[in-house]
Amino acid sequence: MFVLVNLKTYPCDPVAVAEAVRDVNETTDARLAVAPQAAHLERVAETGVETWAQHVDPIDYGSNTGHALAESVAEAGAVGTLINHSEQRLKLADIDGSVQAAQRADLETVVCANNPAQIGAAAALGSDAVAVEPPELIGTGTPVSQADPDVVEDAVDAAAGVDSEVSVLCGAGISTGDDVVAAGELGAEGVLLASGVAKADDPTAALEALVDPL
Ligand SMILES: O=C[C@H](O)COP(=O)(O)O
Repeated sequence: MFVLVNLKTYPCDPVAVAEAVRDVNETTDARLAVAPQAAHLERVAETGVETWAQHVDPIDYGSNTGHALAESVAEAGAVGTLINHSEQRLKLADIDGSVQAAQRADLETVVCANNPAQIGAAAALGSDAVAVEPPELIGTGTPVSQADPDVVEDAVDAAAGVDSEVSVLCGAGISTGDDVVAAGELGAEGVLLASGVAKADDPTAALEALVDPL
């Protein structure tokens, strides 16, 4: 299972969480990575943890003030990027452009989507993976695998119907090892989570509990 920890803009210590992710990654067969804010990418990557960006824009070098250039994200140490997170939504054409920008910079891609219908569209854009996240469950602590398991199974079917090479992650409310196991049983190859680790008093303990049953 791929466990991608998104730090969003939570007021956690990104380096401390990155070190926790790095260390717990050494103890498990699961693949763990962390997605800090853009301003923290370099410091996080220096810990040796697998580092992802939270977003890249559909742009190339040039006149693009305030945008996230895929090449700069990669130079800062990111090896992958989220695209179209529910909190950073893009138009379809811009999702496509961001996927192409990420691929130009050799970044792995996870395109997020709200529901299985959008997952089908996202899977058609050539990303490495897609992540289904019902927005209403984000940050609730109620896992999508429990509250709406059909969403995960339907997303897996939708992605497979378009491109069997695209793996499917699920996210929203995932905070325990049981949640990760349930996601896997529904066909997801990974989970995207945030508050369960970024807001935990002890991120290492939270991560250990997440991967313990895997
Ligand atoms: O990127 C992560 C997702 O939005 C899930 O967030 P959450 O784990 O706080 O529900």
